[in-house]
Amino acid sequence: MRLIIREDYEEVAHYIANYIKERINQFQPSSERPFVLGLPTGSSPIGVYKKLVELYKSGELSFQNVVTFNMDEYVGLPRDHPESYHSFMWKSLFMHVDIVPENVHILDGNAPDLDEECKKFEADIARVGGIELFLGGIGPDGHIAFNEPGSSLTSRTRVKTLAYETIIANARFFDGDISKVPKLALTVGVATVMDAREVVVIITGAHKAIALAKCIEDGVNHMWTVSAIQMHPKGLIVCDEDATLELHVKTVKYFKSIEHVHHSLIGAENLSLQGGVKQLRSPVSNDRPQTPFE
Ligand SMILES: N[C@@H]1[C@@H](O)[C@H](O)[C@@H](COP(=O)(O)O)O[C@@H]1O
Repeated sequence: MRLIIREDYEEVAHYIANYIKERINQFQPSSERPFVLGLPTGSSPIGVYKKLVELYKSGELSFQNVVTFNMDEYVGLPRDHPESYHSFMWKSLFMHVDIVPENVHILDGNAPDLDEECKKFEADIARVGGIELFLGGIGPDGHIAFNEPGSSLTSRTRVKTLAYETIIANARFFDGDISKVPKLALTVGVATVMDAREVVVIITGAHKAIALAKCIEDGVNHMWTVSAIQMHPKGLIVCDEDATLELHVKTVKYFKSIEHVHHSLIGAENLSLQGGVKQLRSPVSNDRPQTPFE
């Protein structure tokens, strides 16, 4: 697993947006072989989406052959409610880029049979060959998607009761009124996320510092479901300085030094601005492209 530390939220967003752009462009998606991208909601990815829109507008990125799957959706909230994840995704990203609407997959929290809806979602992911890159955010309690503490690390897409802490955290989107926050959601499981060929998690802010420490310094634990990333062959966490507040100084220095050594090995010309990633050839083997810090 790699940890990339950037100064603040803006720089984190910049890094991740460039990273996604590079991944999509390297993949050279086509209609027969689209790039399959998993996406989150919440305040964490807003900066990333803003920059992805800029990259689209400057002609550096197209979503024409990108298929998306969103992590979760509230149950019972009308699709056109301003706080539904459908509304959020269209407002924040989809309506500003050239994505084909049929390529967007967001769970329907008003489906007549919610279990069936979850099964269909998993089947849809399998049908397109799995997710290439799953971008995620976390809650202050370390949940990924709506996989609240205690969720099975082998969980798949399902109906989930929200933790009280999550309801409180999300009340800010519902006039601060806890009673207005839906109490159920449909969510991909931890295993659904970890099945992706690459997992990238955004963690910013001091309020997520404990979760980051639990996620990377302690063991894999269902009480901090994002810690499952430790078992992923290609996991990347991008955080800001504030989120490192609970990490050991040694941990922070360790991950920063890896990035530093890597930069010195490959030379600045191989890195795009702010640590964006280009495919690199391994000095020892030419058989596959390599990315920094793998
Ligand atoms: N289901 C979402 C998560 O996917 C998201 O990561 C989390 C954090 O939100 P924020 O990024 O606003 O802190 O909120 C909700 O619980």
